[in-house]
Amino acid sequence: MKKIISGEHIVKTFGEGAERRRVLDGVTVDINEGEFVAVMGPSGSGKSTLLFALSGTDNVDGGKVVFDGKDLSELGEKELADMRRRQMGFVFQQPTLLRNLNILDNIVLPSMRDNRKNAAQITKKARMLMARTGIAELEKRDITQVSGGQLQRAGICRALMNSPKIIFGDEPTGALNSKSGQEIMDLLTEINADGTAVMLVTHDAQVAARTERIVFMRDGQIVSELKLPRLGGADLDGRVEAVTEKMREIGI
Ligand SMILES: Nc1ncnc2c1ncn2[C@@H]1O[C@H](COP(=O)(O)OP(=O)(O)OP(=O)(O)O)[C@@H](O)[C@H]1O
Repeated sequence: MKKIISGEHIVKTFGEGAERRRVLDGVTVDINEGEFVAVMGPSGSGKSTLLFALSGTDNVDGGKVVFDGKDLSELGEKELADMRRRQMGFVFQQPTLLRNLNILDNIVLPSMRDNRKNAAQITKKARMLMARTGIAELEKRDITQVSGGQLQRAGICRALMNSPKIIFGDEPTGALNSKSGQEIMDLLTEINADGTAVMLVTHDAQVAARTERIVFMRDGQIVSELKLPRLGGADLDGRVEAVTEKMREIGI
């Protein structure tokens, strides 16, 4: 299996003087191409910080992150920004879409900024993704005129515009009701089945149970891992049970 990300002994500190804290305390973790990984752990254990470190959103204070063979600390600001834009997609709890643009314009905006000449192709791709994610009829709607689940689908379309190698999701279902949350997970599972790696931070055992590897954090360190077979449709309940059992075991 080829690694897409390799994090080696990552250290991240916040604060100064007596307040200084190691939020990531020597984390070593790899993500393979096409893998589906969840990160779980108590609040404040460093899950989001790890996601930001692995995606080059934040720099690290020790150790290194290698993405697609490149040490992120050796890239210039522009190179890093290009790599993030071209190869990574981001889905957050609340998609950061602009209020004065409709759904379609929000989805195409980052790609248009990148490459205005291909406007027709970009719009075609956005429409294809919107059809695939079930929001084709909403393209002219303002972002205040759609549901939370539909908004998250739009966020996923935007994240997929550049056909990234990996989608990073920080609690992508956290703001949704359980039905919409499940639909979003169905979508991410499909995207992963097509070969895109997915790394999710989640508190939800139902979400984590759909992935194939769960990394458990505590106090800035990885304390355990759970591997599951790739989800083949059946026995989600058994998987959720395995995740909750593990959470109990390590006291989350
Ligand atoms: N920019 C920052 N400045 C100072 N402290 C920070 C910063 N970002 C995160 N922290 C601190 O680092 C610790 C880990 O934060 P992080 O958001 O990674 O935790 P988490 O496991 O994702 O938590 P949650 O599940 O609550 O989202 C927390 O104590 C947090 O307050």
